Amino acid sequence: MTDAVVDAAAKMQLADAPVDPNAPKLVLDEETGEMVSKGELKKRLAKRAKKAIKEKNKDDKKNVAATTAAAQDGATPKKQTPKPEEAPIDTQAMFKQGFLNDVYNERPVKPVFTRFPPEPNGFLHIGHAKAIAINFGFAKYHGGNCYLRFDDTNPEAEEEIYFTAIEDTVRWLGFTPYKITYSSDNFQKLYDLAEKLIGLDKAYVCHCNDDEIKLQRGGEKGSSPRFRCKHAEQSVEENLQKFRDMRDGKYKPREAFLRMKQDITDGNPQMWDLAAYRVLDKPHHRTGSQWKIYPTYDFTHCLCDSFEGITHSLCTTEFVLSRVSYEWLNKSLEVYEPMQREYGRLSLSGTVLSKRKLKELVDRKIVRGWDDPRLYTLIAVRRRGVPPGAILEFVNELGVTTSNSIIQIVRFEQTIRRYLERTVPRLMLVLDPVPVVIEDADEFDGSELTVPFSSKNAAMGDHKIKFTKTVYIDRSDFREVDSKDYFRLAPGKTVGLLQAPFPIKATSFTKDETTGKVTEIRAVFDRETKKPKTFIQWVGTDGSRKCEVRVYNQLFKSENPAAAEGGWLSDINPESEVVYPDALIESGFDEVKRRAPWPEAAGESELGKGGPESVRFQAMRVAYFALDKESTDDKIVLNRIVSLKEDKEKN
Ligand SMILES: Nc1ncnc2c1ncn2[C@@H]1O[C@H](COP(=O)(O)OP(=O)(O)OP(=O)(O)O)[C@@H](O)[C@H]1O
Ligand SMILES: NC(=O)CC[C@H](N)C(=O)O
Repeated sequence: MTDAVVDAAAKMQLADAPVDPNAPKLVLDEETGEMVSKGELKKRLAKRAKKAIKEKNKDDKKNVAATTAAAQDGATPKKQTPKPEEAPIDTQAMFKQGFLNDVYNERPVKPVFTRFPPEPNGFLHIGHAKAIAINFGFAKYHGGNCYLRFDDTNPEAEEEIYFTAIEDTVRWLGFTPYKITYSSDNFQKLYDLAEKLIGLDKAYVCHCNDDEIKLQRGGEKGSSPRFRCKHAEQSVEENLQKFRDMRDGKYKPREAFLRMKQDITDGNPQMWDLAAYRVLDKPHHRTGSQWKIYPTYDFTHCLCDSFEGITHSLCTTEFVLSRVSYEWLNKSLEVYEPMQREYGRLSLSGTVLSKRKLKELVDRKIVRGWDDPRLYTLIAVRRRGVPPGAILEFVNELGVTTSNSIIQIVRFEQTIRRYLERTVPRLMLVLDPVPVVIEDADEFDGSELTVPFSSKNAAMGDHKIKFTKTVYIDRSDFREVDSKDYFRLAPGKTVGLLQAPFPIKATSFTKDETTGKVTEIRAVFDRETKKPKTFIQWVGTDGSRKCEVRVYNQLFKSENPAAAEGGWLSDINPESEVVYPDALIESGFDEVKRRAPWPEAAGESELGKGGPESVRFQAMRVAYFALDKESTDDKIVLNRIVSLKEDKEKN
């Protein structure tokens, strides 16, 4: 055979199948981040298991006393964290059993109507994802519908951008509002009902100030007897006149307000003659300067629920006491009565969610904006590349009860990781590239390799990449001085290159004497070693592209930034964003981008409709990544969604 024929044969073989049919099926050693054969991994795991048992026996002895004490205190033992390989959970489980099933059974009607009622005064955060999943999911599960209702009764805090962002987020999570409504659409109807309430002698216009009201409600510690002020004695006519005067701008803010005549003797403070209307001389973004009075949450919410025929009004447990006034008002006005029930809030530890704190981080430029991938607003979580389906799975996994839950970020990340593991393609990426010249690779230079996008899911298909005589590997995969317990590349040592024709053995390297950094490695194919202990990823010189990679770690050092010495701002992790400006991604990236969204599910299903963040992939041995919105045709910017494994940063 001539050289040219050898060449062609070699190339064909490469394009058609993995080069070495005997090549071991590779799996990730999560402990070291190395790709190794199944056999090698088995050996390693057995060794580690032995070690772990030894350690555990030691620990058990130490911990026995402590555990017994904790059990006596009623503490729940630490739950085992689910393994990434576990089967996906039933995404409707939370509606089939437990709290939400009970809620439905209390009022087993059809069709179900629910609502998600955010105040448009900020961006939604991860906690709201639970509210969205519950309200939209509950209606959907029972074949009903959910409204997106903007609870816009406070013109002081509301802004246009929030309306758009909130609606976008709901749709991104995969839900379609039955209708988009605004509490403010009902201002006239609400006003008329307020007059009706006055007519029923169940509301009065009060002129008391804050101190007087406090006293009426039992004083400083609630220890003095509660009583009603003299305004409660006014006649219906007088109240009606005064209320109309409020409406007509005859009172300044705080000079008068409408109070519901509930039950001041009741043990529940939500029955102590709550405010129904206040004077506020502020234009409203929808009703302009039409109104000088605005209804309160307590007056508005239950009535809007009633107008919309909400069957199950689901909210968080801080509204438990409000349920009584909610029911009282609808009953008093003899309107349709929805049923309010309350579930526990979801919070994340190790971060901040309050609008004030987020604003401070943005204003001080500690983060890149409200959607900085290190934050837990839903626009940030989205930009980071977390798929909507993973968020819904997370909410489902936690389940819904009446208890508030504070969840660690690592727990959220576990769900994301598991979700991505089964749904996104794999590519090779090198964060900090060093060239390796394979001296005897001329015959394979420029040859095509066919590489599957996933070793687990054949349906993802495959793509072609070019093998080249010079390849880039990660700086961390080479050591100048070899040692016995090191299994990657070093002078005289052999390592496998994922999908490549043969393993390579380093022969020499050069260094930049000023920086001390390795600038080039020379190597040769090791055609003898059929099964190298370890495989590493690489990127060829043909078709690969430079990219900026942003690796995100937790924004705060501690689990409770609020308690940090020196205040929450001194708890910022200086390593929360690590940028690799010269990373290289293999050519398969173009196809991954073209075929996005990955996965084709949950809100991003229409091809091409997902934003850049829907271009998701696993960079083998590195982490999961998504394309950042700052990417352009000329510059790829990638965000790390999550690491491949909890905690352990790759060396
Ligand atoms: N952390 C949370 N977990 C679950 N549901 C939440 C959470 N925060 C808000 N919700 C629910 O989302 C819906 C809309 O919330 P809205 O924006 O009006 O709430 P909020 O309590 O003002 O939120 P914030 O936490 O921004 O102050 C409400 O029904 C509310 O009960
Ligand atoms: N009942 C509810 O769900 C409360 C919604 C309301 N927008 C709030 O202040 O949180």
